[in-house]
Parts: sequence; structure tokens; C-alpha cells
Amino acid sequence: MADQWQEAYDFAVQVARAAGAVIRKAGECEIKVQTKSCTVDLVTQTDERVEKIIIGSLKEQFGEGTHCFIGEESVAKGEPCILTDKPTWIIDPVDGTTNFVHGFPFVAVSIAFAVNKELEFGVIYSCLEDKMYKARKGRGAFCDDEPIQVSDVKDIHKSIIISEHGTDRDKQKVKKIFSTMQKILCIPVHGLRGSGTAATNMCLVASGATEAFFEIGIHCWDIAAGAVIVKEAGGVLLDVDGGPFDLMSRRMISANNMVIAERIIKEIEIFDSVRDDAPIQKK
Ligand SMILES: O=P(O)(O)OC(CO)CO
Ligand SMILES: [Mg+2]
Repeated sequence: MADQWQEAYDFAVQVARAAGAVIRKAGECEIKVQTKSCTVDLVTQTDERVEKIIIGSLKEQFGEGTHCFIGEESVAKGEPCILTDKPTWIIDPVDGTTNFVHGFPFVAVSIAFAVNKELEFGVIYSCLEDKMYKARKGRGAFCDDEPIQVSDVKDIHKSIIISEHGTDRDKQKVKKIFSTMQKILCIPVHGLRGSGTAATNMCLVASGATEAFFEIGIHCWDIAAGAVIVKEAGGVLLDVDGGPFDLMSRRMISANNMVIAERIIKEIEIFDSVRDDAPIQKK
């Protein structure tokens, strides 16, 4: 069954490109902003509309019963966020909603596909840059059909590290985020960055522009596609405590290699976040 999911992969690329065009067009008009879990967790009609377009297209193509869907906006409306063995699409229609609202030029459509709880492929369309990143398990990672690879830097002092501040404004958590960033900056590293979208951050690791991206508080839809792309580009994925990567745990480090990952992990001050697949969907 070597090519079992090729049609789905190709279709995902097509759908992501179409979704990106809708986002670009919507960005030219007035954007109506609402909030979700807190005042800085933003959502727009475009997030909801694009998710409906993506899931609608996938259901039309592959049938409603056989495939499952985990989408950021569907979960926000109470749909379950449980990964089963069934073929499952994991979708972030607009990764970087805050960027989109502000016209900050990094916004991505992220579509991943898992079977038997294993990620088969990931597609990330950075729609304002018009860059299509994609990877299929065992087949390498690509940007606009050109193969991409992680950086070969092993010396942390020669690295750029990405992290984000997230949307949780709990003072103790914010303190830990800044303390971690301060410690990493002062290792010292060449620099700290953040594009405002986890999906794009992971593509930056995969394409060698940066050595690592880590975050606590992200969701499965932010990182599922990126996880395949980083891995296929030769990178590594771990929990922020050095344990195995867990898609639903809301914490992750992606890096070009274990040397860089383990050095960063030493500095990360971990804080709690409710798992994506926790029975009570309170995040
Ligand atoms: O913009 P979104 O989809 O809320 O995602 C954020 C993190 O939750 C950026 O990755
Ligand atoms: Mg997101």
C-alpha cells in the first residue's frame, strides 16, 4: 500500500492553496474580530469560514463517515479533540490569527493527516509569502517542490531559536516564559525570533533558517503538519522535558538535531497546560 495516501496528500495541497487564497482576499477587507478563551485569543469570521471550506472539501472528496476531523474552530465550538485510529484530518485554518488581524505578514493554513494515531503527511501553506511546505512520511520535506533540510549547526552559540509568548497572560506562566527566553538568549545564542505562527515557525526549522522552535500552550492543530515537515527535513521532535513528542500534550520542541534540542531543554521552565484530549475541554 505504498501510495495509499497519495491522493489525499495531493488533495490537501490543493485545498490548502485554495484556503490561502480566501485568507489573502479576506485580509484586504475589514476584519471583524471576536475573542475565544480570553481577550487576546482572537478569532475572525475568516477562521470559521476557511475551516468550513477545508472540512467541506475534504468530506466531499473522501466521504463523511470514513474520515474524522479535528479543526481548531470546530473544537472551539465543542467538537471532540480525540485522536483515534481512524484516518483523521487535523486542521488549523488560520494559524497566526493575531498576525492576520494586524496585517503582520505570517499567516499559514495547516493541514495534517494521521492514521492509527500516526502522522502520515503535513501541508503548511504560508499564504502571504505564497510558500507551500509539505511532507509525507518517509518521502522528504519540500518547499514549493524543492527539497528542504534542517540546519547542520550543532554549536548552540551559533543558533537562532524561536519561541512564542502564547495567549495565556497568567503572570506566573509569563514569568517562566520570559525567564526561559532570557536564559536561552544569554547562553548566548545568535538570536531569538518568533513569527507569530507555530506552523510557520516549524517550517523555518525544517528549512534551516533557525535551529529550534519550542512552545508550551500550543495545540495539536498548530503543530501536527509541522511535525511531519520537521521530521522529514531531518529534524527531531521532543517533549519540552526531553521525553517523547506527544501531539496532544500542548508542549513541544522541534529542532535540527538532538544536541541543540537537549541544550535548549535544559533551560525550559515548564508550566502546566490542559491536554488537548483532556475530557473537560477547558483550555
Ligand atoms: O493563530 P492561532 O491558530 O490561534 O495559533 C497560534 C497559537 O495558538 C499561533 O500558532
Ligand atoms: Mg494555530
